[in-house]
Amino acid sequence: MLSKRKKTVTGSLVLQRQPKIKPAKARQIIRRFHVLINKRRIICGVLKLALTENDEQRSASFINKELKEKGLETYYKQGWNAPHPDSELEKKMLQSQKIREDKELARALGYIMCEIHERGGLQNYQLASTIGQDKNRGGDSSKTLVAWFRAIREPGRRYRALEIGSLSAKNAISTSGIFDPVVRIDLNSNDPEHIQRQDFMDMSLPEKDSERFDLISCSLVLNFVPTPKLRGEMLKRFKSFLRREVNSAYIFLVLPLPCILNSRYMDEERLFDIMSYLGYERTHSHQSHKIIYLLFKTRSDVHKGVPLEADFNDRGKSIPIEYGKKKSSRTNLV
Ligand SMILES: C[S@@+](CC[C@H](N)C(=O)[O-])C[C@H]1O[C@@H](n2cnc3c(N)ncnc32)[C@H](O)[C@@H]1O
Repeated sequence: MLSKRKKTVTGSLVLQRQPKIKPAKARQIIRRFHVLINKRRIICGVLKLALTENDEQRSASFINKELKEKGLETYYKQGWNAPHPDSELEKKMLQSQKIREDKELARALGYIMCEIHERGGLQNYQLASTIGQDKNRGGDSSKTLVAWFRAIREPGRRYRALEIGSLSAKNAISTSGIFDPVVRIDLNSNDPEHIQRQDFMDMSLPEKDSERFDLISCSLVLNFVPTPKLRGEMLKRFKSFLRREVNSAYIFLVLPLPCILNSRYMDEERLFDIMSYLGYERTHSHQSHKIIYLLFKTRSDVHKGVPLEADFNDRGKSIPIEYGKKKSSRTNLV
């Protein structure tokens, strides 16, 4: 385990100074975590186990319960209790798509879940993700946002911000003085005092404009969402959280460059088509070596104050917005 954690006498965690992880190690941890959750998704699909994609704790208890009901608990425990790394289980996990026997799948699943929950997989992943934000690594994508926002803000106005996938309460969004409040959420908060543990997809919809936001920051999060359908749902959901009784509300979207440069299913034009269909126009864009930064604002020709469903069903049918699906379906979106 990379992270050093101490407990108080009551058992609650005492946050220690964040351990340093070298960038190469951080990349390795992130890659490994993605392998674990991808293989888990495959195995759960075959075993028909309900996986709550965005809630690790719930996934773990569902898996436990359902494997018990299927009589596979013993095999799951064998995998869980196996030494790490275990060459046989490692191979099984990597080739899980070829395995047919439920018992073997349950063992590989136990091995994966133990690494995620018991052996620091999830915790180290969260720590490793913060490395990209380290100032020595030129990180903190929100610096770009703040530089853009300084030029477009109306003097004296207070902007409410929602930061999805927040890793730090000390990044530029939080310290610029432009945004107040900054509501920070993440699936697995590494700082519960300042960052709420909350899946954006389950967050209650605001009922009044005063509860909505002037800005949603979604930096390096969309690429984390596992399926095209869910990525589309996330983009679509932004609208319910953005203020309607102001001239413009904004979305700051940051993606790894390969998501639009090297993808068979997505390019810049298609992303803009989707955003335009959803009612946004791009105001700013910047590409660095590895990342694209985009700022969108709500289009003034899109009427405000209309319920989400009506916005998207105004052609008499619901049109799925699937970010990352085949480009040939582009005509559906414009
Ligand atoms: C790579 S980290 C990025 C973080 C940071 N915003 C940045 O720009 O460096 C992605 C984060 O998004 C979070 N995340 C992914 N899907 C989410 C969701 N549906 N709701 C809240 N957080 C989510 C993950 O837990 C993870 O911490």
